[in-house]
Amino acid sequence: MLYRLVRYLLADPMTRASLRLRRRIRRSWKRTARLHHLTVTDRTPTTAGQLTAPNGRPEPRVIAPAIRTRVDRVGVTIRMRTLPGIGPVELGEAVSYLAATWKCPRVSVQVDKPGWLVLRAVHTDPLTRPVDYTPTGAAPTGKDLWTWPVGTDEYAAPVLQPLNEVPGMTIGGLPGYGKTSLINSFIARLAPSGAVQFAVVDGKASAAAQSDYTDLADRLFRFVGSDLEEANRFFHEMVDLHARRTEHSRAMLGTQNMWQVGPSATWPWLVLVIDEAYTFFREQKGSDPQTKKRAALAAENVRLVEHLVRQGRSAGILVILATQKVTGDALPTSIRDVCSVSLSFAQRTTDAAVAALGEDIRNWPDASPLLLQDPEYVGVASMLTPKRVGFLRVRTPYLSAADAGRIARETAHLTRDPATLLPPPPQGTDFTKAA
Ligand SMILES: Nc1ncnc2c1ncn2[C@@H]1O[C@H](COP(=O)(O)OP(=O)(O)OP(=O)(O)O)[C@@H](O)[C@H]1O
Repeated sequence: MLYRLVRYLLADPMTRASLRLRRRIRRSWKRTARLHHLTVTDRTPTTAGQLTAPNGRPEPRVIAPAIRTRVDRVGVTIRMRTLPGIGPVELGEAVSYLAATWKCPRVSVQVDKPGWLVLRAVHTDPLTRPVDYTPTGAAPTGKDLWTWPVGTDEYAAPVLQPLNEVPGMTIGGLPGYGKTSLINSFIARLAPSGAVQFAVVDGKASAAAQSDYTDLADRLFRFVGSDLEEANRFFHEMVDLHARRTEHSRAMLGTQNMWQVGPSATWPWLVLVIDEAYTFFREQKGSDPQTKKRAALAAENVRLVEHLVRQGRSAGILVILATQKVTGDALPTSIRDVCSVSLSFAQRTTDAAVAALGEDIRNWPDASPLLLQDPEYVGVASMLTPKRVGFLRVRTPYLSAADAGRIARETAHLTRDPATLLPPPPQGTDFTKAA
């Protein structure tokens, strides 16, 4: 008792709230479990029961799952033994009632090792609390380089997304909900590593100075604005670069797949960001020569970018496509469907949510981006993660323009055009015809 009292008095207000929540959970667990049908009835009499029962027939025993609890600043983690007929499905159905009983905004359930489940009860909603990101300027190395800390989930646990072997990623969401900020912080985290080079094609701005990426401009080996022809030339260059990398990879890396050896300063991971992607792919309607020319460029852009997403992974190319709507009219499905990581900030319609995250989002209404249409959820995205069943919502950290600028200035000397790191091509070669 004394230990608990001292611990409570020494704790900060957040941890105290967690300690109170734990007390509520533990004190009422047996009753709560019974009320929510999380108990089993054992009718087999024990020897002791037979000896002590007045007529030798003891009452059936009602058993609640054994629990162990651990407290942190945001809530309580409960490890629970499964019982016959009481597993993740039964707990999943009960979580909203448990949250109401324990008076906390959210309770989740996950499968731990066989025979154990983990419940997480939080007393504050971590999604509604903005988180700032201050890059340290230290270069991530090894696995850290390609393991992206996207943010924290609805239970304040870190969300890590491995990006090695990922060819493409889509980021959708209504304007002003955080797509560009997320990409900026993604670049700022990796910028101190010479093993990554970045290019941005921004459909919203005609020049870097007017773009949302202006603070990071010094760390981009190329910035291309909204001009369709200029973007088309750049996509040609990237397809050409991909072909040259494929040609030289065995000689330079000893393998056809860069991810077997990892990126390096001489063979950097190429991150190609295409923001407001629909600008470059949109179908153009009209029969005048100017429109026809634009239509041909847009169709070719689709073909070139699709080639990069389909084939660029082993050469070390990641394409990030950001657009407000990820529906087929804005982002061709031939490109969208080969992107293996998808995030969506707020969306206004179910069709847009399904286009951004796939049909399965209909089965997870709690995680739907439709529910993120609230200023409190600026910077919160829904995503599918490899380690969890279903979708989760992630609070992404916010990077200030000043920090982005500082990192870009400090790391500008690492910027290299990746084409210059390969042996020069023979005169007159045009690889893009093959694409
Ligand atoms: N993670 C975040 N946490 C808190 N606030 C954020 C976050 N991300 C963005 N914001 C706020 O939202 C504003 C708009 O963000 P951002 O420009 O990234 O949106 P967007 O989705 O790219 O919009 P658009 O489609 O118009 O480019 C930012 O200026 C910032 O004030």
